[in-house]
Amino acid sequence: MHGLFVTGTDTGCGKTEISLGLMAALQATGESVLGMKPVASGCARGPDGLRNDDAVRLRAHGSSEAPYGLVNPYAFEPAIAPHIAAGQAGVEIGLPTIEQAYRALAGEADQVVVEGVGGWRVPLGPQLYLSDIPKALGLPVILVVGLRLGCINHAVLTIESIQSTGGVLVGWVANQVDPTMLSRDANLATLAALIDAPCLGVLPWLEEPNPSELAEYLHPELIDLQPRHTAKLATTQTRSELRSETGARTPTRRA
Ligand SMILES: Nc1ncnc2c1ncn2[C@@H]1O[C@H](COP(=O)(O)OP(=O)(O)OP(=O)(O)O)[C@@H](O)[C@H]1O
Ligand SMILES: C[C@H](N)[C@H](N)CCCCCC(=O)O
Ligand SMILES: [Mg+2]
Repeated sequence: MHGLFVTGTDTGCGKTEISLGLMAALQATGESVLGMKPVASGCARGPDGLRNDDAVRLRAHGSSEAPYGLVNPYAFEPAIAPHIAAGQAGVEIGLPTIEQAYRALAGEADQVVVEGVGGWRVPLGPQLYLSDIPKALGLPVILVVGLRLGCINHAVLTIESIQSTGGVLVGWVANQVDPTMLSRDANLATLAALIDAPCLGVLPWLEEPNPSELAEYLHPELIDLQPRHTAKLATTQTRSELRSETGARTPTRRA
């Protein structure tokens, strides 16, 4: 395994925090790790050009200092959907540039943790989606589920889309972005029953999340790259286990 692609159920679900946590967890095993944010919207203009907070943090926590332009080859100022920001800037986002930057980073570290932008099917241009990046880079996918009301639907839709677009889901992380979420454990049980990939960690709401604390909750060693974990949603059998665990009822099929 030379890298991971971190996607999420939505923007703001915790992809950056979990990416930083995974980087720290991998570094703790002795591996050298670099972070990457291929496309970022929401950047500040400084003396060296546009800088995105996620990319700056991923770069700062890398095992060595990578050039900013490799960590974040596409940076756009407004915090809006990236294909709109690219259109406004007159830029066409292209996979070759991203692949070149990724290969350069991969040559400098054992692992590259690549954070997406928004969710799995964010458009990047007229013919390009975020979901094309992990495929082009040959990277397995980690799904961050931002624990809040509505996340079950978002997780199932995202996994169905990962499957149908040829992505390889090798693990998921539950991240409590809503500290007041009710029935958190029942939600977790539902997610665990529906997602046929290992849960790499359950992150509580943390007052001030930092990479080394996040790493304590994460278990990248559970990632299973065997083909049997290919982002399948739960089978009928696991769905019935789910019903018995949570008391949930599924609608009876009408003839
Ligand atoms: N477990 C947590 N405990 C407390 N705060 C969290 C936790 N996870 C994420 N946050 C906070 O929630 C906000 C969104 O998280 P984050 O920036 O990682 O999301 P994201 O998915 O990377 O968003 P984007 O789509 O903008 O890249 C941040 O302020 C972050 O610090
Ligand atoms: C600016 C924000 N923090 C993200 N970087 C961009 C999220 C794009 C979401 C696009 C969409 O799905 O509508
Ligand atoms: Mg982020």
